Amino acid sequence: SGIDARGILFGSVLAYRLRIGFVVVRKKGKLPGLTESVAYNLEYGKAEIEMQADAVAPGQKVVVIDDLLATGAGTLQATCLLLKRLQAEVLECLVLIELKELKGAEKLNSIPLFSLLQY
Ligand SMILES: O=P(O)(O)OC[C@H]1O[C@H](OP(=O)(O)OP(=O)(O)O)[C@H](O)[C@@H]1O
Ligand SMILES: Nc1ncnc2[nH]cnc12
Repeated sequence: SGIDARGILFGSVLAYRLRIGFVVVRKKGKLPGLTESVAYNLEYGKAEIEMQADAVAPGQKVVVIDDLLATGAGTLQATCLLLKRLQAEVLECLVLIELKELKGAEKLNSIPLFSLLQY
């Protein structure tokens, strides 16, 4: 699953290469039908992300991808909570860039994080 907005860009390419399914995690108010959402704090305010309730099947294994991990408290943690509510199994989080100083990886509650670049 890829996170709005830039996580969708990288996640869709990766899923296509791996020939696996892909679902989107979007900012609130952009998805039709029955949805589940989680509110979270950003560095610069509040936001809410949302998924369609039937996007993942119970027990389905999911890898979460985004462009950048900053606070982690944040976007990635809210996404993992959302996927858990939908009863998916979050295997790992991937980001292109990890801002080490903000210690975002520690907030993922033992979900492994892989980052291409640490800065
Ligand atoms: O680790 P965090 O503190 O949660 O911050 C990281 C998030 O912030 C940025 O997205 P933003 O919400 O600015 O939106 P965008 O992707 O639509 O630009 C970035 O793309 C991550 O998703
Ligand atoms: N600290 C940061 N630097 C760059 N992009 C960001 N997006 C969210 N937090 C950020």
